Amino acid sequence: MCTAATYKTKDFYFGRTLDYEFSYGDEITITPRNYAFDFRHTSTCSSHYAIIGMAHIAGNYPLYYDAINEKGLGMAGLNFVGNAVYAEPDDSKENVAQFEFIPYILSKCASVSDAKNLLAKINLTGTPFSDKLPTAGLHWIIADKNESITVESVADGLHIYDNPVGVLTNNPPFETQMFLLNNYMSLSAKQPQNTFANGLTLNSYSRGMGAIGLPGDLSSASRFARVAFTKMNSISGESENESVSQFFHILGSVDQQRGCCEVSEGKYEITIYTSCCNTAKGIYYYTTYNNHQISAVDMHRENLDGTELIRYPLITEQQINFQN
Ligand SMILES: C[C@H](CCC(=O)NCCS(=O)(=O)O)[C@H]1CC[C@H]2[C@@H]3[C@H](O)C[C@@H]4C[C@H](O)CC[C@]4(C)[C@H]3C[C@H](O)[C@]12C
Repeated sequence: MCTAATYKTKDFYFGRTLDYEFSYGDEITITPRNYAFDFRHTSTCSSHYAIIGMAHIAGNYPLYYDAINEKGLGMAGLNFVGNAVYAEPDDSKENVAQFEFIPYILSKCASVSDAKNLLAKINLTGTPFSDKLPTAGLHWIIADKNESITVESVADGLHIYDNPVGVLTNNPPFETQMFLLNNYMSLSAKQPQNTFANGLTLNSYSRGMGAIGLPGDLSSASRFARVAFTKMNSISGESENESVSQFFHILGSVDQQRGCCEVSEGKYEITIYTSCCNTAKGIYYYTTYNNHQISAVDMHRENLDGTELIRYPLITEQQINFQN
């Protein structure tokens, strides 16, 4: 399971949890403006917006899971297994392979509005990256400081949905996730009023009772409702530290602890990493399962006019700050 979320204070923040039972070998990867993207079906793109995000690098190609570009646009891919269906190449459209969808959008679009225009021309294909890295069944969230959308490629074609909550998890499809939020419309961050029945006295005996009924399990639909409630009720200061801290608290509401979600005998899904990008400043903050100290890579501290990928391995060892 995975969860992506957006959050706005003075700046706009975009990030995700990557939940899985193993890691592909992930690195914070900066693609500078002059790295040549050799797109599989279209022409090579050798000058584009710079990108920073989490990727598995295969043969010098950045296979991004989530990223932002220097214009403040963010995009993340989350599992959509069983529902994702990709098209065959179609000569009348711009064919984009599923594994290059994030770099394709982020290299060319400065906003969600640009992305919507480009998506109208795109045919998303199931072309695999290689035999070893076959096609992944995903759906995507694309967001900037003004709006978010969800992109799903299913049996009847490519669907683009406005995403008014700015969150995404996994199955079921996005429209169903949004519909299921109706079940939680009576939840509140405030203490509840007694509307149970006339003539029966009921009292609030604990703080937090306004959200009784918010699901606590790790299913995708439950994480969708929980993170939507947390994000939409979130309050924080506007400073960078307060915003980043609050963002990690939002995604912390759907953190997956080893042992609670068994995917096969003795194998457990965990939150491998959690990311938070300041889309205005081009900073990629992250924590990992064993390192809750926030680490960061700032794209603007690099030469963004270069041609080679810039790679930072994840810091996975925790430094405990002993005070005595
Ligand atoms: C496994 C990841 C998704 C995690 C997730 O959504 N978990 C939920 C599990 S479940 O639904 O609840 O079962 C996805 C997100 C991005 C994916 C990667 C990116 O799409 C980039 C390439 C794409 C290649 O086709 C396959 C390897 C790969 C390197 C992908 C491996 C894997 O499918 C990743 C890492």
